[in-house]
Amino acid sequence: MITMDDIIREGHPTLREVAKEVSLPLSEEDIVLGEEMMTFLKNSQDPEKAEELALRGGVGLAAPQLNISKRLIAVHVPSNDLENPEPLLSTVMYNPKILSHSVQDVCLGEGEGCLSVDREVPGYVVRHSKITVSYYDAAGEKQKKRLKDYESIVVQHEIDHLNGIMFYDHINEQNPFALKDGVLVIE
Ligand SMILES: OCN(O)CCCc1ccccc1
Ligand code: NI
Repeated sequence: MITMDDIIREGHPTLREVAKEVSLPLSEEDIVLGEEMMTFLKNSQDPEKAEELALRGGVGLAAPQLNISKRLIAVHVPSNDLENPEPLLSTVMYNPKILSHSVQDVCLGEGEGCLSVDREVPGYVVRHSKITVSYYDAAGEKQKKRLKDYESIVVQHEIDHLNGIMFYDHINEQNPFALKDGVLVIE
């Protein structure tokens, strides 16, 4: 079972590598890895489990964060509506690829964090508002999803990890809260 001890932290060279594509058909090893990454996310969002296992809450995880330089990510974005507890997005993505994106950019008003970064790094992380992403699912089926806002931000954060990019690489060093015209701030 994955715990925080398995997550490498900034400074580890693997976080700056470009990860390798996963070979298809998916190996049992890669399928199990995806399942374990999803279980970690669900545990990290469960108050009891998170406390018991000392997990930081996470909505996404990329294999390089486990020192596994492969192009696979897991995302589990919980619902923000008590009426409808279905998660907004919950999937493992193998070889995800952003096919297209909006001209419109967004950022989270509260900035971003990362399970591989044990410090606050304030500032706006400007990303595409909408993306169309293709990927292979755990059944080896090719999928295509159009994502917007928070889900889009999370998937972009994870795909960045596959390319050796950390969220703070996007923050304006001179003025971390500088915003170009038209960038939407999501609170
Ligand atoms: O790479 C996963 N991760 O470090 C956990 C946090 C993910 C995340 C946090 C804020 C905005 C988008 C994504
Ligand atoms: Ni991260």
